[in-house]
Amino acid sequence: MLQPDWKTAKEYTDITYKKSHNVARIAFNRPDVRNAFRPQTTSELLDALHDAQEDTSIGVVLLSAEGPSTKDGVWSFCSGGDQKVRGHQGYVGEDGYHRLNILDAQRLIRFMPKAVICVVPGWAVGGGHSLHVVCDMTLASREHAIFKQTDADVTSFDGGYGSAYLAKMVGQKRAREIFFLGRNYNAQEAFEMGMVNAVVPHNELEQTAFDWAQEILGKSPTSIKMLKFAMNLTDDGMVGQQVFAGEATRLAYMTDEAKEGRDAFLEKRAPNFDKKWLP
Ligand SMILES: CC(C)(COP(=O)(O)OP(=O)(O)OC[C@H]1O[C@@H](n2cnc3c(N)ncnc32)[C@H](O)[C@@H]1OP(=O)(O)O)[C@@H](O)C(=O)NCCC(=O)NCCSC(=O)c1cc(O)c2ccccc2c1O
Repeated sequence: MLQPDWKTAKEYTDITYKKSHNVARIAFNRPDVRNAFRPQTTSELLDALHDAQEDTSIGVVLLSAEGPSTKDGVWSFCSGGDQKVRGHQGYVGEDGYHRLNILDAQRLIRFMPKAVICVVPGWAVGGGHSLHVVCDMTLASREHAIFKQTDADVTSFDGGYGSAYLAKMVGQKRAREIFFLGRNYNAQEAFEMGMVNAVVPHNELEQTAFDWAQEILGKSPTSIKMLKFAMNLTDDGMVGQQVFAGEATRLAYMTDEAKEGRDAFLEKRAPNFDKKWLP
């Protein structure tokens, strides 16, 4: 079994960001507040996600969390927006602006041409729950993972992937129960509902995520990307079509036909397309 040899890719305050063997690991690092995100956290998360997307050596991203809490030993993935910095229009950072830009992070995860695996070592709550929903796959700690939606307790509502996409995953009745009742679900219950891929012993969670990443890395990068975008397409409307079609355009650019079209323009002549109209 290949062991990760994590090397810090960039130093941050609210997250850790490491790479090993073509895998990027981004982890929330505020375990004493159940890894709640404040604008600083979200800004760092966006920066790391951008880097992972741009780095052509990276094929899989693990979204995980450090822990446990130094105060009480409790494990968390993420407890959503930091309520202590919530202003009247959003979460307030040091620049004084009110932001809801965790939604930007959701979109980066969703549209990234690489697999993103959510690694849930403990609480996944509110906006943290929504993050796990939008990831391509979720692995959960058998002993410590707890899934919970508190949006309706704090007058918040993730009206996109966190709820509507969740309903596609677990069914309408279950999704409404998750949001309307805000109960706790353990890893096994979440697995049975269809929102978790595997329930893993806590001390094997990170290695399992790394193993799954290595398995994915053995596959065709083009296939993984096109499959992800194909599965997104029907739920993402015109943007889904745009993302999928963008990659189809890239494949078309790689043909001799496309090179002839470009060259003919640059050489100011009519293109001489090889007229192969495939059946
Ligand atoms: C997560 C919990 C269920 C854990 O309960 P537990 O009893 O184990 O722990 P404590 O409650 O004692 O917490 C320990 C410690 O952490 C602090 N803390 C925990 N969560 C947060 C938080 N979200 N913000 C700030 N601080 C938090 C807590 O205060 C304690 O600190 P001490 O100093 O007292 O030791 C439970 O903690 C819990 O229910 N947490 C709140 C969960 C929540 O409501 N999250 C916000 C949901 S809304 C959201 O996340 C959200 C954000 C967005 O940006 C959106 C944008 C656009 C659309 C929707 C969005 C959205 O829904």
